[in-house]
Amino acid sequence: MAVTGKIVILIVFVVGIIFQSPQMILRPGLLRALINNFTEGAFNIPLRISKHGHSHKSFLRGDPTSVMDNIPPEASKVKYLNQDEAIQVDVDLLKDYKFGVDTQLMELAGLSVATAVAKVYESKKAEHVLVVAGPGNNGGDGFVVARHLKMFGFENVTLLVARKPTKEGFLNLIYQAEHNQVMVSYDASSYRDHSATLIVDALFGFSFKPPVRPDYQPLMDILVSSSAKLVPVVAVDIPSGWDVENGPPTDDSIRYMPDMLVSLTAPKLCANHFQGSYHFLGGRFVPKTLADKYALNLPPYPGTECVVRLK
Ligand SMILES: NC(=O)C1=CN([C@@H]2O[C@H](COP(=O)(O)OP(=O)(O)OC[C@H]3O[C@@H](n4cnc5c(N)ncnc54)[C@H](OP(=O)(O)O)[C@@H]3O)[C@@H](O)[C@H]2O)[C@@H](O)CC1
Ligand SMILES: [K+]
Repeated sequence: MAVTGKIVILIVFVVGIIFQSPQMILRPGLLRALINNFTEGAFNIPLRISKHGHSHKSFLRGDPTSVMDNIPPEASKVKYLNQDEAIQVDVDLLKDYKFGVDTQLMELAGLSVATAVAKVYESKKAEHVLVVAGPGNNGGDGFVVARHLKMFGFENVTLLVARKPTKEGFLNLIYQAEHNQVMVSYDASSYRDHSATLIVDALFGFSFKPPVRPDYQPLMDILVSSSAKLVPVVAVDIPSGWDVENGPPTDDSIRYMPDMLVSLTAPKLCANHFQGSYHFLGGRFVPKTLADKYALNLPPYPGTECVVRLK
């Protein structure tokens, strides 16, 4: 198979020269991939069609700049945090590393989630995306995700906010989303039968303690029913309703499996139960000394990317 692949590539290369297609031959990524494939014998299928119907046009496995097709070997060694560790890392980042500048961490976290979403669900840019945002910092990440999705070309983004925040930083994030043409709503009941084809779950993060309180059930319903209808749900840090350490609940009214999970800082133990398609790590802001303190074993982020794929 590897030999056949090399022969095919060689023919394409020669034909490219004959027909003088300098753009094709000289594309740096392509050229580098060709060289990699010849030198390392790591030929992979050039065009992968994902289950969402779009193609990942690279075949750069082994190319450190490709997030979609490159899962670094170190990904298997990353530490999964328990709830206390997750909270303590947060405290350290804010206190020892002075990340307390209002919403600075949220901005970086939300940007990384939006980046991963844009890579995987590029084909949904013209469709309706619904971001469900909760009352804590996980919700704050959601405010940022919604804005960056607009920036990345998603045309129809709605931000459904569980509870109007009082803190100025949070209000500013909502304001910024609105002023980037994100539709903002506080009425969960009007999204019971929504038309969104992609959901971002920014309802609860690592401070969630079960059971879900009744006033949040309509928001959980949106996640659970969407997932049941095979509308992909992207979980920010923790799939809402899940126990941070033990994973999915037994109660059907709050249990769902996201299609994609973006762990922030480091995966939490519940990520061991993730059975969706894509697991990313985001938030390239953890100082090395902090990573060492908690033995996080973070995998290298490719190139200048703010996300790395774990699964
Ligand atoms: N490195 C990091 O640390 C980073 C952290 N970041 C992000 O912060 C997230 C953690 O944020 P967080 O600590 O604010 O908690 P989070 O889970 O959003 O929610 C707490 C809220 O939920 C509520 N609530 C709780 N249980 C409930 C229940 N059963 N039913 C109903 N409500 C319930 C609770 O209400 P309360 O109990 O206080 O009344 C409170 O209002 C983390 O997952 C990540 O996304 C990134 O931004 C940057 C890097
Ligand atoms: K979440």
